[in-house]
Amino acid sequence: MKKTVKVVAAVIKNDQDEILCALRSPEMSIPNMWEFPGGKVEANEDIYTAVEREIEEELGCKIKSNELLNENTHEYDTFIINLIAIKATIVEGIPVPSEHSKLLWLKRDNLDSLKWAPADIPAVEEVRKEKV
Ligand SMILES: Nc1nc2c([nH]c(=O)n2[C@H]2C[C@H](O)[C@@H](COP(=O)(O)OP(=O)(O)OP(=O)(O)O)O2)c(=O)[nH]1
Repeated sequence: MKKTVKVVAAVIKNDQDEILCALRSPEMSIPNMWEFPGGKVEANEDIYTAVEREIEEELGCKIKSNELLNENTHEYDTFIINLIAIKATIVEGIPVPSEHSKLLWLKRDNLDSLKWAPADIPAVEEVRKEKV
């Protein structure tokens, strides 16, 4: 039976109304695909704490997680992901990639120009539909 992993991802918006996109490196699982940065939720951790922790670990900045944007379950070849996308803003520091190959701030209308991890497609659609 495939394992189900619970993953939180931050949809971070800046003052120019751009969204932070992160390119998974060739060494990561689901390589060379774009995602909203984040990671696995630990046992007994709430999703908002998890996403703030993951961003600090991966990008070295502090975010404030706001409301839930989208939740999607997607079946990959080797596991099932429960991807929880949470809206956030940066409250301290600048995001610097440590594991990702690249970070990119994109206008929401340009989001579909990237090759997204398949599990992220519903969240990307949700962001594109949003006006504010
Ligand atoms: N972070 C993140 N992972 C995603 C997204 N979409 C998607 O399919 N994934 C997949 C890729 C990975 O297989 C898994 C998350 O694992 P990860 O490697 O980023 O998380 P982690 O840092 O907690 O994992 P680990 O290396 O400590 O095991 O979910 C997304 O938007 N953000």
